[in-house]
Amino acid sequence: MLELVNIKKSYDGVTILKDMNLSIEKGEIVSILGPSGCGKTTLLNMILGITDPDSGKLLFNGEDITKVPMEKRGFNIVFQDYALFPNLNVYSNITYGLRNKPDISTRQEVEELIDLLGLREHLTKKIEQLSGGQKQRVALARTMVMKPKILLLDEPLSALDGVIKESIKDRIKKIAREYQLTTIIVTHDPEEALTLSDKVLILNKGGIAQFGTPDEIVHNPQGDFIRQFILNQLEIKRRNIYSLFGYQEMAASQASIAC
Ligand SMILES: Nc1ncnc2c1ncn2[C@@H]1O[C@H](COP(=O)(O)OP(=O)(O)OP(=O)(O)O)[C@@H](O)[C@H]1O
Repeated sequence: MLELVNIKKSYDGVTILKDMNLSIEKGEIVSILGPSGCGKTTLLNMILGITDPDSGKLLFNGEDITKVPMEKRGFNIVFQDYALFPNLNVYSNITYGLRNKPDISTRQEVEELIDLLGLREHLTKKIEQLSGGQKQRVALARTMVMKPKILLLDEPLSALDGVIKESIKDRIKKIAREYQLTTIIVTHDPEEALTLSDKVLILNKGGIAQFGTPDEIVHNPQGDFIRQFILNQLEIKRRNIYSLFGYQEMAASQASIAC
């Protein structure tokens, strides 16, 4: 379990996170959602260990890791731009981290991940020959072979189109379930957060606006910010889709139920 206890962070006298308390269970997928500049990346970086809180504690399985440096925490991040090595092929990218730590994953475990992420047919390709979705899967595999204790994903789906997005979402869910891997995802997209995660953390004005399951957020939104920021965006999407397919009445009636 990962726990944040009274975490505070300011930059240049401006409070970014004012007093954050949060518990994330092992194996949970948690998305962090909120308006631009609300502190999502700051929080992710704090968990990763590259940003220090001003005060408060981070506990992992009961152990205080607040002062433990990033490389000793054993968490790992997949960045938005994938950060793959262009001069290496897919297989070498996936196994890169094992060069210095070959005992972390067995050959069989690497092979299983390659199949789970549907990368077998691409193993000898150069990175430049891959689509965005394929690069994302290579980045996930490369991180997963190192067996992170927590997987952090920074906007993992933002550069992908609809169909590929759904397939990567499924694979992220499969990995989290199969490996009981706690997965924390930063996103801007309420639909993505609510359809991908076990729980969604919504930040606003330095604090937690709501932390709950997608069902709780949709059916029991805590306050106007959640209604305006999250549900309204989804409602507009739903209305547009109903209108597009000619269900004008449904669009109008569903809209009035939700608002
Ligand atoms: N190293 C830093 N020094 C000073 N201010 C910073 C630093 N890092 C972040 N900030 C500020 O902290 C606030 C939160 O930034 P953060 O990147 O965490 O937000 P975010 O929610 O991830 O935003 P976005 O959705 O736009 O990526 C912003 O106002 C940002 O300008």
